Amino acid sequence: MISLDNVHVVFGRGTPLEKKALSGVSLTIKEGAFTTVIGSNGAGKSTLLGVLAGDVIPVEGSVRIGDADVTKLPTAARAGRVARVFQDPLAGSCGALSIEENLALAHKRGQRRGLKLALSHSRRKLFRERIAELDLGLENRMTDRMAMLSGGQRQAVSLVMAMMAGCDVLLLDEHTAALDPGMAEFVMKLTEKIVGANKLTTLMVTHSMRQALDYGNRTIMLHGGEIVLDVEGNNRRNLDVEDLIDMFRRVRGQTLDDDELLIAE
Ligand SMILES: Nc1ncnc2c1ncn2[C@@H]1O[C@H](COP(=O)(O)OP(=O)(O)OP(=O)(O)O)[C@@H](O)[C@H]1O
Repeated sequence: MISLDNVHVVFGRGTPLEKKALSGVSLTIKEGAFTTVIGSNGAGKSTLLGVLAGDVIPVEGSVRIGDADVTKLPTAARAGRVARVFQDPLAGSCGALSIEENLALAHKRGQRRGLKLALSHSRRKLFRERIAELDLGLENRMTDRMAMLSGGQRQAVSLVMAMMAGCDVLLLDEHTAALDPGMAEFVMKLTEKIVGANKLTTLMVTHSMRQALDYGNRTIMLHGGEIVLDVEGNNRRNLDVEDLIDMFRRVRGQTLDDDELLIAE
């Protein structure tokens, strides 16, 4: 279970550029739930994921993952528990290292033993098997540098890497936004499979209203650093994209006409 209690995040505190990114967010997410997170530009979505990943520390409030209070725990101390995949396929892996070296690094994240040991024969075999499951033929390119892969291939490998460290919370920050529609769908299906098979508690930020409703079992909408909508179960199943946009208008009392970042499909 994840729980945030009255979380406030302020960037540039005490400076002329001070910005409140989260304003008293309280949220409880059941273990194994898949929550989609939507909201307009600057709403606080990435900040919310940052608070869970540990690279943003709240100025007030508490964050719990499972039994542990992780509010002030740095990112490295959450490795093995929390994994994150970013929008930029270049962000989550090292382009200069091979596929298997990236997997070895992910596998050893948060542990002390070196890369050499991680690339033993049995590890190589394990990595190859995991990559073969993607069905992209990458198991025959294990020594290719990550930089040689397409964006979609890198995101698929990033998901495998996220699992390598044995996480139970998966944070997806618009991880399909930079991909072509076909590859985005492939990565989403893969995401669903990995999340289901590993019973991961997942938060996925997306600008696609369609994706927000098609995947997962709960949707929250942020605006101005606050949760303005939280739907699940039948309430969510009965929604379509238009309802979601209408609901946003109603809750916030404003139009979305000029908000190009809220994409319907
Ligand atoms: N490191 C930072 N320093 C200063 N301000 C920041 C920082 N990170 C985020 N912000 C500000 O905090 C607010 C929330 O940002 P955040 O990135 O969480 O929004 P978002 O909902 O993910 O937006 P987008 O959809 O555009 O990615 C924004 O006003 C943003 O400019």
